[in-house]
Formats: sequence, structure tokens, C-alpha cells
Amino acid sequence: METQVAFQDQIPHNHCFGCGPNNAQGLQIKSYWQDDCTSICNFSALPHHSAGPKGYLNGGIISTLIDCHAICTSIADCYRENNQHIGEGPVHWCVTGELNVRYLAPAPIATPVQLIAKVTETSGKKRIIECKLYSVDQHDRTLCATASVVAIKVPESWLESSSRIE
Ligand SMILES: CCCCCCCC/C=C\CCCCCCCC(=O)SCCNC(=O)CCNC(=O)[C@H](O)C(C)(C)COP(=O)(O)OP(=O)(O)OC[C@H]1O[C@@H](n2cnc3c(N)ncnc32)[C@H](O)[C@@H]1OP(=O)(O)O
Repeated sequence: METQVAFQDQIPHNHCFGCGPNNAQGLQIKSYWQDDCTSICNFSALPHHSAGPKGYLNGGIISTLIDCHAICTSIADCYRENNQHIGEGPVHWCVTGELNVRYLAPAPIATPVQLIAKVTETSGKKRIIECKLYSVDQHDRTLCATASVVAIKVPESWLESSSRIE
């Protein structure tokens, strides 16, 4: 995995709060293929990503991590399906159509989280991505959230039109 370049570092023009390398205030997550079917993202939170009690990770941040890891996985899968390297040749963009998160256990903010995602269904412009978020310390791995994300492929013109709204 260490030898791979993150999906996000190959997708151009990305100012997204969760996954955009071009957003200095953002979370700047990095996602990689783990194997043929699954992708992985490791993230360490900062103190201001807290929920009400300062020891736990904010639920909105958890949703953003899942959303961005899943959508970037969907984009990477579009390139893979077309036998292209990410960011080369015809552009593939996806947006979130639906995000369903089940919060199973609080995630301690000081413990790194790991996200594992898998594209489970592809039909036309739509992909369904199942994602799990774990809190991972040296001894244990606790499943804190599961999610199902619907990614919808949008044309390249989206980038041009969204760039004009600045
Ligand atoms: C505003 C973002 C701009 C991004 C620009 C792209 C540049 C990329 C840059 C960097 C990459 C990394 C970026 C990661 C970003 C992280 C993810 C986000 O935060 S994205 C922001 C939140 N999401 C939205 O703002 C979508 C708002 N919704 C829409 O624009 C439309 O509703 C859209 C495009 C999702 C669907 O539009 P339709 O309904 O006209 O599309 P039709 O072609 O009719 O549908 C295609 C298929 O999808 C299903 N579908 C559509 N919406 C669905 C939904 N909400 N849930 C389930 N299925 C849905 C339909 O039923 C249809 O399925 P059948 O082919 O018939 O089987």
C-alpha cells in the first residue's frame, strides 16, 4: 500500500472539505486499494474534530470520512473499470446521491480510525459502496460505524459549472 499513490493525489481540481488536497483547512484523507475488492483509509483526528464530550469523534466528521472515502473509491472504480490510471484520459466524477450511516459505538478521538470500503453494486451511473469505520489501537479494533453510500456518476461539465460558482 505504501508504494501506491493515494486516489486523492491523482484526482485533479479537488477542494472538497473531506478529501481535497487543495483544501488547506480540510481533513485531507488518503485512500488506497487494499486488494482487488476493497479500499482502505487511515485517519487520525485532531482535538477540534470532537463531539460534545471532547474525548470522542464528531458524528458529522465520521459521516464526512465515510462519504469521501466511499466517493473516491467509486471514482477509482470508474477508472479501473475503463482500464485507466486515475486522472489520466477521460475524466470520471461521482457525487453522493445518498449516505446512510449507522453509528454503532463512540469513536475515541485520540485513537486512529480505519475505513474499509467495497463497491457492492454497479448499475448504469449508480454505484453502491458499503463502508465500515473502525477505531484501531495497538490491541483492538472496534467497529464504530457502518454505512451504505450511493455514488452517482456525473459528467465532466459538472466541474466546469461548479468552478464558476466561486
Ligand atoms: C456539489 C458537488 C460538486 C462536485 C463536482 C464534481 C467534481 C469532483 C471533484 C472532486 C472529486 C472528489 C469529490 C468528492 C466529494 C465528496 C462527495 C460530495 O460531497 S458530493 C456533494 C453532495 N452531493 C450532491 O450535491 C449531489 C446532489 N444531487 C444531484 O446533483 C443529483 O440528484 C444527482 C446527480 C445525484 C442525480 O441526478 P439525476 O437524478 O438527474 O441523475 P439521473 O441520471 O436521473 O440518475 C442516475 C441514477 O441514479 C439514481 N439516483 C439519483 N439520485 C439518487 C439518490 N439520491 N439516491 C439513490 N439513487 C439515486 C437514479 O434513480 C438513476 O438510477 P437508474 O439508472 O434509473 O437505476
